[in-house]
Amino acid sequence: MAKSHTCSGEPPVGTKGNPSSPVDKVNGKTGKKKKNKRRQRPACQNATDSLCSSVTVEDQSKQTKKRSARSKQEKSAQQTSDRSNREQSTQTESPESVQTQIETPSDQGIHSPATESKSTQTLKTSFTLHQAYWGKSSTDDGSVDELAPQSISISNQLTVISWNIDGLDLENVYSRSKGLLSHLGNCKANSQERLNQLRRVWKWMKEAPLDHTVIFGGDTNLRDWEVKKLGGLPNGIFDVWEMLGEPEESRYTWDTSINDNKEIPNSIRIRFDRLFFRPAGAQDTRFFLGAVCLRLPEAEIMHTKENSCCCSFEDCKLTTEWLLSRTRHRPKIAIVCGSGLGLLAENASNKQDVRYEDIPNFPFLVMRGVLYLVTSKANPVSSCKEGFTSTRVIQCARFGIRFPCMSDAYSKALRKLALDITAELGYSNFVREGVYCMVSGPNFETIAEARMLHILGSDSVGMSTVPEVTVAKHCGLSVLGLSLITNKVSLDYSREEKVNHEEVLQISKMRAEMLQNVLMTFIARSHQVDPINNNNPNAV
Ligand SMILES: O=P(O)(O)O[C@@H]1C[C@H](O)[C@@H](CO)O1
Ligand SMILES: Nc1nc2[nH]cnc2c(=O)[nH]1
Repeated sequence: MAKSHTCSGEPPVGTKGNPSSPVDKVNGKTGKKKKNKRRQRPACQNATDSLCSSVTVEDQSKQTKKRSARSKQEKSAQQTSDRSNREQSTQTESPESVQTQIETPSDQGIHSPATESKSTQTLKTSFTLHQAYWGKSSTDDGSVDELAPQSISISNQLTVISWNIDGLDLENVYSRSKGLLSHLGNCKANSQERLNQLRRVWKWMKEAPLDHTVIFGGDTNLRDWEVKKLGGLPNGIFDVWEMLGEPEESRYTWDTSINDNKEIPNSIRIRFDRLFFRPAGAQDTRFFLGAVCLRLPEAEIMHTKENSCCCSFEDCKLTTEWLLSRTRHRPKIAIVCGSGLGLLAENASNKQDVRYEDIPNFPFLVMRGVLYLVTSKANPVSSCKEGFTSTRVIQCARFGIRFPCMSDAYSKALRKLALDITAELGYSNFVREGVYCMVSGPNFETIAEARMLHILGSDSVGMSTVPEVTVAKHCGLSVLGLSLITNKVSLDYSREEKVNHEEVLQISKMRAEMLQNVLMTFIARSHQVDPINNNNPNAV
C-alpha cells in the first residue's frame, strides 16, 4: 500500500490512460490554507478520472437522447463528460441490475504458476455482476469492448476492476479468488455517495458464492467514522489492515506529513486505501462447523430445543452462514470430540468458541463432551419433527447425493495414515481396527443386546459417531473414525462388574493425551494422502 494517497500514485493495473500528476494540479492553484486543504481532493479526482471511473450517475433522459445520435467519437466524448458528473451521484438500484466495467485476465494462463502475475493479462470488457462472480466474459472472443451497450444504457455505474489473484487459492482455481478494485467517490462532501457505494460493494461481497474468496480494495476515500455510520463492517467481511493487527506504521495511506506532496500545509493523515476480505467457506465442512473448535459446556445437559429440530436445507444454510460470519477460520477438517475428549478443544490454539445455544436452528441435546446431532432418546425421529437425523438429512438431495454409498464411509487412505502414525508414535499395542456399532442409548446394553451385537459382528459399541459419519459422508467429506475403548461390554450374566459413565470418562481422560498426539500428527499430515474435502457437486 502506498504511503501517500493512491490518487496521486500509480494507476491500478490494466486501467487505461495515464494520470496527470495531481501534484502539478495542486501546484497550479494558490490560496488560503483552508482552501488548499479542500483543493487537494479535486486534484485527486482529476487523477482518478483518468484512471478509472468511480461511480457514474447519468441523467437517463440525457443519455437516451445522446445515445440515439452518437457516433463512435461522440461515445468517447460522452464517457469523458460522464466522468465529470460522477461525484454528484446517488443510487439505490439493486446490485443485480448494476453493470460493471471490469478488467479481467483472459482465460489463458489460468493454470500458470502462482509466481507469474496474471495482473498484466487484462482485458477490458463488461460484465454483469453475476458474470463477474462466475468469471465469464461477455466478450468471449477476447475482443476489447470499450463501451459495451449495457454499460451506457443504465443510469448508475460503479466501475470495478476484477482480477484473479494468483496463488491465493492453493488449488489455483480461477473462479475462487476474485479481486474487485474500485475507486469510491471522493471528497468530504461526497460522503453520502461514498456510503451508498460502499453499501453496494459490501452487498456484492456478501452475496458472492460461498466458495469464492472476494477481496475488494482500492482508494476508498473512507473515513473511519463513515464505516461506523454504516454500523461497522458487516459480519463475514474483514478489513485486511485490522486482520493484520492494525500495524501503526501502515495505518495511514494518505499522510501529508511524509508524502512528497509538499503543497499541503497541514498534516493530514487518513486511511483512504483499504482492502476488504470476504473469505470463502470450505464447502464440505459447512454442516460440521458447529462441531469445530467448540468449547464443551460445563453443564451436564446444556440445552434442549424442544420442537425446534427444524433442519430444512435453508435452515442449515442460515446456520452455516451465521457461523461463517463469526469466524475467519475456514476449516478443512472437522473433529467431533467424543466423551471426555474436550481436552482436545481446550488445547487448541487460535480458537474461537461458539456456544451451542447461540447457533440459530441448531437442534441438539448436549451432554458433557458430546455433540449429538441426533436428539435421540427412545424415539429419535418422532422427537425430532423434521429431524436432523442422518436419515432425514440424506433425504434432502441438496446436501449431497440422494442415496450415498456407505461402503467406503471410512476412508482407506486416512485409516492407513492413522495406523502409520500410531505405529510411529509407539502406540501400536493399543490400536485395533474393527467394526464399530452405534446404538442410540442413552443406556448401556443389556447382556442379551450385547450378545446380539457380538453375533452380528460388532467389535465395539458406542452411542455416537455413526450419525456424524453418515452426514459427513453425505456431504462429501473423507472420514476417519477413532474410538477409544473405555470399558468391557459384558456378554456374561454371571459377571458382577457393571459399566458406568464415570469409568468411561476416567479412561477417556487417561488416554486423552495419547489421542491428542495421534490427532495432531494426523492433521499435520492428512493432506498427503487424500483430499479431505471431496468437493460436493451439489453443495450450494
Ligand atoms: O459415543 P460414546 O460411546 O462416546 O458416548 C456415550 C455417551 C456417554 O458420553 C458415554 C457413556 O459413558 O458414552
Ligand atoms: N452403547 C455403549 N456406549 C458406550 N460408550 C462407552 N461405553 C459404552 C458401552 O459400553 N456401550
